[in-house]
Amino acid sequence: METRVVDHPLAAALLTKMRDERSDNATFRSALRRLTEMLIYEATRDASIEEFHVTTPVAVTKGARLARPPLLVPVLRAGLGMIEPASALIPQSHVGFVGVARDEQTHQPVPYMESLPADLSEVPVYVLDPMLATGGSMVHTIDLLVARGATDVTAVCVVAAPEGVAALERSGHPVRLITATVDEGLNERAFIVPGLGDAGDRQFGPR
Ligand SMILES: O=P(O)(O)OC[C@H]1O[C@H](OP(=O)(O)OP(=O)(O)O)[C@H](O)[C@@H]1O
Ligand SMILES: O=c1cc[nH]c(=O)[nH]1
Ligand SMILES: [Mg+2]
Repeated sequence: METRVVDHPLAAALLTKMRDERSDNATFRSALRRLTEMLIYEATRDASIEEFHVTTPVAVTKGARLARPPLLVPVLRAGLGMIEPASALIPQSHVGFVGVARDEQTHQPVPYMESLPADLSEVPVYVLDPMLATGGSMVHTIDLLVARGATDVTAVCVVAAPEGVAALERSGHPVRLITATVDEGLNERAFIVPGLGDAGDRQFGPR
């Protein structure tokens, strides 16, 4: 599985803002929005394009657009904060939704919602979730996508744990990972260390 870490000074500064426990909800959401733009920029670097003619005020020249409009899939709740910047960068994208909440005792994903197109066989899919911890929530989401025929899936995360990267690899699914960092690992509560805490709570408050 390909894992690409977006290693850029501006991304590192935004990640630091998100990690800082003093950042309030609004500051956290704002940094996530801007960092998501960078992650999506990298995630779409190899996307196929189609060329067409465009007329400038001076001449006709070659233009380009994405050959296949993608589906963006935020994993609720925390992925919601990544939707607006991702869809602003890819205005022709569609959006599907998956809701999963981790059980705090077992750390297993508990699905509560899905709203996805039936056929994803020709569709590049970008799954948006800031946190890849045990990987359970992401693997569940990709299970749903693969069951609908998806073969081109990119997980777009802010912080990944090595355990989550290994879980994605073990899943055998056709997925690649774009992340701003791969952190040290998980603690006894399956939180990422050093991480940034609970990405859902830090955007929206406790549930
Ligand atoms: O890799 P995992 O061990 O499955 O953990 C990662 C999941 O945990 C967080 O969601 P959470 O369950 O806290 O729900 P929330 O977004 O509603 O806060 C996060 O946004 C991921 O979806
Ligand atoms: O560190 C973690 C782990 C799971 N979910 C989060 O939001 N943060
Ligand atoms: Mg949470």
